[in-house]
Amino acid sequence: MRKPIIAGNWKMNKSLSEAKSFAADTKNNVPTTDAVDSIICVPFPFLHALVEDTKGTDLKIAAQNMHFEESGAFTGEVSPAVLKDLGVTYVVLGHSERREMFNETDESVNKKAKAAFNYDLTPIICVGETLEQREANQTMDLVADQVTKALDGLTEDQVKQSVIAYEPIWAIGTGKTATSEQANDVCAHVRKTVASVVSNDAAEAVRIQYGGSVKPANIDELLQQSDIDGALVGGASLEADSFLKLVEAGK
Ligand SMILES: O=C[C@H](O)COP(=O)(O)O
Repeated sequence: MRKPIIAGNWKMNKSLSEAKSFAADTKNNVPTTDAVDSIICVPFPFLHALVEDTKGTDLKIAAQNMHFEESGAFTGEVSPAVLKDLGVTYVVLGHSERREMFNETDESVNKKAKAAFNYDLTPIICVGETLEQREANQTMDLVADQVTKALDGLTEDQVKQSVIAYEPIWAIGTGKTATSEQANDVCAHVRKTVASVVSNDAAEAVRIQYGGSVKPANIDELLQQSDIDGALVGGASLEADSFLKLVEAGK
């Protein structure tokens, strides 16, 4: 049985005081980590304060990106070593916004996934197709290719610990959710891909999230699907009440 994992991705939103107030309102009200992993993925400048504010609670703090090198001349970047040192536990890799606007590639996502494990960070690896690709019936091939490239060279154990987020780009921030059946079909294909490139055991263990206009009103139906183990949520994770409803649904 895979443990549900609900992650709120704040993207480039909130001030530090808003972030701290969100953490204060939610950290003691999320389900225990025995039942659900409850995570917020926050901008880099908030990581230190929020890790400190949530210590000893079941609310975990994630970064939204990182570099794959440990240190060096990479102006403006943040290393996995720094994330580990800060007490961060998860990192989002290859979000479509980073692929589209910041030159993230399958190759850099793969390097980052390997680096994450070198620093005990759990990667949340994002994959998903554009509307044009869906309409051209390329979704399954594209997603399988993204998954295969992201996981290349990881050990079976590392793949078992990984989280893969399937986010159809056309459903992000648009209010258009994939139907739960459409979402599950692609998540099942992701799992089948993991079985074929790694192993059946890895496919059984890997957790697969759906992302794209998830909200309290539709999360139950999505989580009832056979291959959806959680959600990566943007807009509906920004308010404490809404985030708490989402993590409750994971129970
Ligand atoms: O990382 C989260 C996704 O991009 C989904 O965003 P959304 O829930 O605002 O559609």
